[in-house]
Amino acid sequence: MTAHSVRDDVAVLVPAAGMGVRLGPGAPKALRTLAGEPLLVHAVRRVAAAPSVGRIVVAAPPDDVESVVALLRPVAHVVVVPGGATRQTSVSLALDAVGEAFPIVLVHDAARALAPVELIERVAAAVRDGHEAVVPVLPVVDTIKQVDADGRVAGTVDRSVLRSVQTPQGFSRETLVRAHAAAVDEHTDDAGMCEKIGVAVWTVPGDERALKITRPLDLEIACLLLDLG
Ligand SMILES: Nc1ccn([C@@H]2O[C@H](COP(=O)(O)OP(=O)(O)OP(=O)(O)O)[C@@H](O)[C@H]2O)c(=O)n1
Ligand SMILES: C[C@](O)(CO)[C@H](O)COP(=O)(O)O
Repeated sequence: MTAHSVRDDVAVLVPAAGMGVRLGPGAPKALRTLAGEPLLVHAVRRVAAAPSVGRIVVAAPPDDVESVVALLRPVAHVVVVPGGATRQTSVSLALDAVGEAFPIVLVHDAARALAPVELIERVAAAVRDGHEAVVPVLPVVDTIKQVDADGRVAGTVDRSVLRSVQTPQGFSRETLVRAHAAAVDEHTDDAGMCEKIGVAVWTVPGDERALKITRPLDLEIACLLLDLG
């Protein structure tokens, strides 16, 4: 068994192979720029600055592996693998490249390019404390309605029990490997795959800066957040 200090017991997987359809036409989303730098560079720079992180694996758009390697060379030491057709496949392919040396694995969207170091460390610490699966969450601020197929409101959901879930999500490596091996359906996040195999998922406070850049307005908001420092 390998001994780890708190500085290097965490591997972070960064799925970055999505096309960014909701952002509109252009390059794959992780390669689109925010304040002159690709989203992926912003994301990896922050991950690499987290003291716990000893390995980073990026799942790149398959046609862009070489350019992603070149792009990230000055940013951090990173392993780059070709991603897959879905986020779940991209995460699985990145997970295959981690090996057994890291007991904690975080999965972090390139699209959450401004997730701060404190958030990465908070999630890692909760896994280190013994939680097998950890998600950062924020309260839901809007009233949520259930709506039927013809647009009629069917009810109002009790939002006090709801949370928005962010990344990075953290796992014991063994749990994440088991969840991916067992998956038969597509899941929108890795914690969902853990829930499916009966693993308890713990929550920690999320961070507004970890917003997922999904639609054009999100890029504008991210730009303002960068300006605020
Ligand atoms: N086949 C895929 C699809 C998504 N992702 C990654 O998963 C993260 C979260 O996905 P999302 O924000 O939904 O990105 P896209 O799939 O690119 O967005 P869209 O659905 O608008 O195309 C992103 O960092 C994205 O690059 C991935 O690695 N491989
Ligand atoms: C993993 C995730 O970021 C958690 O909020 C999210 O589910 C990914 O979203 P997608 O649009 O389904 O890829």
